[in-house]
Amino acid sequence: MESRNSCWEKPDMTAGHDVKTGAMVVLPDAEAVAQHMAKWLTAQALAKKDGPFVLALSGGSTPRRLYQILASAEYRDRFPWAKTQFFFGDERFVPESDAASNYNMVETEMLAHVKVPPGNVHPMPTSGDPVQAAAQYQAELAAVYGGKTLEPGRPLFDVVMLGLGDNGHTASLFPRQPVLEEKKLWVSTCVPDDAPHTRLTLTYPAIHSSRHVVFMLAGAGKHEAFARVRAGDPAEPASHITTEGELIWLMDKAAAGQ
Ligand SMILES: O=C1O[C@H](COP(=O)(O)O)[C@@H](O)[C@H](O)[C@H]1O
Repeated sequence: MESRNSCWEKPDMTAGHDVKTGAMVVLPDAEAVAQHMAKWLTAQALAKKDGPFVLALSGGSTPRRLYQILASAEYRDRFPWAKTQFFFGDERFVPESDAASNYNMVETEMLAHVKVPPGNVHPMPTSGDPVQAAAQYQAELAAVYGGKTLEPGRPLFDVVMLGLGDNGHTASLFPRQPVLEEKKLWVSTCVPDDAPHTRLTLTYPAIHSSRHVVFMLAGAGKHEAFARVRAGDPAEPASHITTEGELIWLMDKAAAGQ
């Protein structure tokens, strides 16, 4: 993030589990979180010199305001849209026109309003067989990565954006699901037992292959799940997120429990 000033503190991530110690940024409210992320993301994208800026977007309600800000007059002409490859961290297996579609939300709030080359936008396929769709998306990622095997030191993503569901899921890595054991595939299916829709999701190894992972949290509704992850609860999928780069928790005071 911008600087390690007073809004930064080292998180108290309990040792002995798989959460890599990251940076924790606590801001007054959800608007400040979205504004901070817009500024930081734009700076990261502009700073990328060698090759495309590869971004995995999150869905759900939390990043909606961020996408509106990036499409606003302040950022529309500053963000390097043509240099950025937009992937999705997860998707509900519904048509793109469905209100539950993460792509639909991002398209409506941001992509429809900016000059992004159509070939730079990579929605997860959501028709036919979900397993084949996951394989198809992995091939699309591999084409941009320039290889079918993830190499340590050569991250797939510049930034992976993540949210945190009230039940502890992140991307579409839901508690108790087989996808949590996936060690090879980059993209897999997940059929949650406590949420609607079959999902496609990036797996732990794909998320790990990143320069930055940023969790964005806002609202008191996130606090219990965050507290469990912070305490290292191994049942929380977000507790096992790692990156070969920098892990950042960006949240408002309510989510932090302050
Ligand atoms: O189902 C999903 O939920 C998470 C969290 O969403 P939020 O609405 O609680 O912010 C989101 O990160 C993910 O992309 C989405 O598919």
